[in-house]
Amino acid sequence: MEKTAALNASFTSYSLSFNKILTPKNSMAAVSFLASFSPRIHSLSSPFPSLSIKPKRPTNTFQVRSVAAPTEDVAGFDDMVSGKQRKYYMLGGKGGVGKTSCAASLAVKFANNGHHTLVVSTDPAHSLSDSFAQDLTGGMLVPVEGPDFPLFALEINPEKAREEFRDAAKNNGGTGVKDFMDGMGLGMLAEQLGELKLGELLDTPPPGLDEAIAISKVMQFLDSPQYSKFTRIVFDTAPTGHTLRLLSLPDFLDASIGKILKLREKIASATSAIKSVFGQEETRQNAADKLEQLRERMVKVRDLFRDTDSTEFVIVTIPTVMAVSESSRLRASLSKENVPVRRLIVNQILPPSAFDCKFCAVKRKDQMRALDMIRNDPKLSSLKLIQSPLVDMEIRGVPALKFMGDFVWK
Ligand SMILES: Nc1ncnc2c1ncn2[C@@H]1O[C@H](COP(=O)(O)OP(=O)(O)OP(=O)(O)O)[C@@H](O)[C@H]1O
Repeated sequence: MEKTAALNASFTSYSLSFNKILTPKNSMAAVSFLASFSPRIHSLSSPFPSLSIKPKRPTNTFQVRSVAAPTEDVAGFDDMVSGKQRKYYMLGGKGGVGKTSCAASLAVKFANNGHHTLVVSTDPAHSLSDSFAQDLTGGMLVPVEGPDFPLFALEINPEKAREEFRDAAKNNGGTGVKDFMDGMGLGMLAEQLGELKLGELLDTPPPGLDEAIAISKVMQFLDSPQYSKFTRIVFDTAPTGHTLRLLSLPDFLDASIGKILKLREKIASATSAIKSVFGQEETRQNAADKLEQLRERMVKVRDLFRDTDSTEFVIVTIPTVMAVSESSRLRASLSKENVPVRRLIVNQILPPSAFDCKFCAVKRKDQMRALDMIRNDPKLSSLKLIQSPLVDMEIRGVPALKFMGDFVWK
């Protein structure tokens, strides 16, 4: 606790303000920052001194083209925080770009602005615990220490959630029918019937199913009275590919269920011997019901992702050509699926520096190119651009997240 208080005190003594968006000569667009930090932050050690954030006095080699005033409400946080109705924010993007840090910092900021906030992760690697520097594991609500207002975290292990689901399906007739048919020498049909088993579907889940089951579990929780107090729910979602597959899952499950029902009809009319096997009708029906239930929950998750009144997907990226290209594809897919997207965070932008070393100069040029791409990409340029600098410390623990939240969520 003492350590947290000390960290809090030192972080609140920092001030950060962005200056203008800068443009190098002859470049279509470029973004840079002007950060004014107290000398205390400057003295934080960095393995790359030129990456350290310089104290006030801005110096840069770029021509200034004023795009954003320092006091501008860049992220539109006032809009995000207003209203007491429940809102969901899903943060997603390529692996390692800073999704968890951005999600956790948003959750801290919502909580400090008076919202009962829940931050959820469905990542088995437990990034939230690392980000908050607290043990938040266990699949239950855990209070986060530090913010002014109640902030809770929930880490769901998607594999474990699938296991639970699979066991339930098994108890409802998973392998029972197959064993029974094997015993009757109906191996061939047993194989076909194998396709009716939800348990087996879950043994080899399609990509995205784990994440979907985890999110649907969260949705179940959210319907319970214990969770009714939460007015802001922030999701730290899985990397891009999984998010996209998750959105197409209800269609996949529709197809699976269709296949199951068709097969059942086929077998039902096959032989009278099979009819006796259908003495197991009830258990098979339970397995199909379970699958149908799963499909319904997936549809609920899909609907939540599409609800423009309550939900927003925030894309997080970094200024590299690869990450921007992936973000553009993500934005296109989300649009196709009618998922509301309004904001794009470009994280880890090099802060301005009076003297760039060779490495930093090259890096900066690369970043400028990537930022140009964003401005020239019709899918991305229409989004609110939130610029977040690369800082010379690890964003870890509530004070650091508060610090990050104050410059990202303005
Ligand atoms: N602006 C920043 N400046 C400096 N370090 C940062 C910044 N943003 C994130 N980091 C650091 O980068 C690392 C990865 O961040 P984070 O875990 O938030 O990414 P992620 O996209 O959630 O990763 P994953 O996809 O693996 O879950 C962390 O060590 C974090 O502290």
